[in-house]
Amino acid sequence: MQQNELDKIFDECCMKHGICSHEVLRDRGSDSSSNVDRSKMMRKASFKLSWWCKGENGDQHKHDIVSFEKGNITTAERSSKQISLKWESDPQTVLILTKPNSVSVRILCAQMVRWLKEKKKLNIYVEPRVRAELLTESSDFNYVQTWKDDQEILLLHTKVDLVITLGGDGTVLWAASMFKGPVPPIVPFSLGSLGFMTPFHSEHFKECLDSVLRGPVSITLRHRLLCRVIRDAAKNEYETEEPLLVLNEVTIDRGISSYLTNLECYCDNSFVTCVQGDGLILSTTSGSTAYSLAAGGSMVHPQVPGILFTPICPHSLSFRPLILPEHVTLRIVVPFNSRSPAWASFDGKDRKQLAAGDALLCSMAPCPVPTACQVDSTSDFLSSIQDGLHWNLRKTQSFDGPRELQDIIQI
Ligand SMILES: NC(=O)c1ccc[n+]([C@@H]2O[C@H](COP(=O)([O-])OP(=O)(O)OC[C@H]3O[C@@H](n4cnc5c(N)ncnc54)[C@H](O)[C@@H]3O)[C@@H](O)[C@H]2O)c1
Ligand SMILES: Nc1ncnc2c1ncn2[C@@H]1O[C@H](COP(=O)(O)OP(=O)(O)OP(=O)(O)O)[C@@H](O)[C@H]1O
Repeated sequence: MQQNELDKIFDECCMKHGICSHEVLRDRGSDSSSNVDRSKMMRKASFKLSWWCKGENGDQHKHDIVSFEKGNITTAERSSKQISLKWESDPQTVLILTKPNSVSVRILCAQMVRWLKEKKKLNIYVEPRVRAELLTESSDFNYVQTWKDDQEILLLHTKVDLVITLGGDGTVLWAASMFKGPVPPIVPFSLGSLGFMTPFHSEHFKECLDSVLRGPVSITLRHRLLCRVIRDAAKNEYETEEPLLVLNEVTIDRGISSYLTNLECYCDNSFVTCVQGDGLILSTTSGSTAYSLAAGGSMVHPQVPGILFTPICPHSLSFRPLILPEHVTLRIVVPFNSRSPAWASFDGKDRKQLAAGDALLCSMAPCPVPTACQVDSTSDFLSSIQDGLHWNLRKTQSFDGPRELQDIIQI
């Protein structure tokens, strides 16, 4: 396709309704690990996201704005709507990410790769470890592509139309962490013990993938938090380390110290509180069913845009968890008079020490993680808390006593 044709598609589509993805790249790089003809143009599939709700024309994207027309304040109806992804061109390239050290995942991965290549004619990327495992099984897997270094990982989002995860929630977190910017749609298959973010069953992978590749598919847009550590915050506000993105939460805790944490918390420029206890969890709504839940935070539908502020074992009787709006920036400071440093960890990994004077800034990240739904965002969320946590499971009360006279007359 010529560049001017592509520009035309972009102008006609992307600038109008919905959120579109149109990207084309010419990749002439030589890759010794693949026998695919790399001189041919690799074209990223385009898709369109729109809001829909039952009984409505789903093609229209309604902007999430508050209207102040003629002195009346109204809000666009958006909370009842589900996001739907429609492919505008066929997906061509999938990335399969797998939990390590699992025989069942390894077997399933080989079956899936074969099926996607032979029946769906797709280009397939896997991690270098997985490619090596597949080649040990059979040299037929030579067509499977991979990358050599971190620089190539940074470009994956320009090549991959769809990411498939085989594992538990940890594998979805792993997949999200590979994309520092835009994230392709993720289809998470459940091969773990809990699986809050993994609604697809691996036994039916062919039917599931058939349906996702055909589209339309319901999507949960999972918000992420952007976290920046500022060293010696009072001295140099702008000298920050590489920012980190989290899909579940950032935790600031006392680490191995036996002292209480002493964390000064600010929301934009307002002082919130001082956390004296084991620590603090700043969680996304997707993470609300993970560590934050264990620390007494509320469970929140993943599509609700907000930041959960959940203390861990606060040494106070009145410290209840909060949920703050999406637009705020939180600033957690270890004061100079703190008895010990604090430790920040990001989705349970990448532990960093925060010395007295250091701060952590946290705000909503611009690029969410789109995960495909089995049914829709709400049904999947409710199924996960019911099946995963047995939420509010209780034997139903029975009644076998004498009825009131009125009930008997009505019958
Ligand atoms: N006390 C706790 O509950 C506790 C303590 C530490 C870490 N964690 C959680 O573990 C996460 C890291 O997960 P991992 O798989 O890499 O480590 P892991 O292998 O230690 O598993 C942690 C457990 O948390 C579950 N989990 C992860 N994300 C979830 C989510 N969004 N909703 C519901 N459950 C979820 C996983 O299914 C798994 O059962 C952290 O982000 C943190 O939320 C929880
Ligand atoms: N592709 C990967 N490469 C390296 N580590 C990974 C990868 N995928 C997952 N992990 C790590 O492996 C661990 C286990 O993964 P995961 O949570 O998906 O499986 P699980 O523990 O069996 O599931 P569950 O937690 O639901 O029982 C996690 O700590 C995760 O970060």
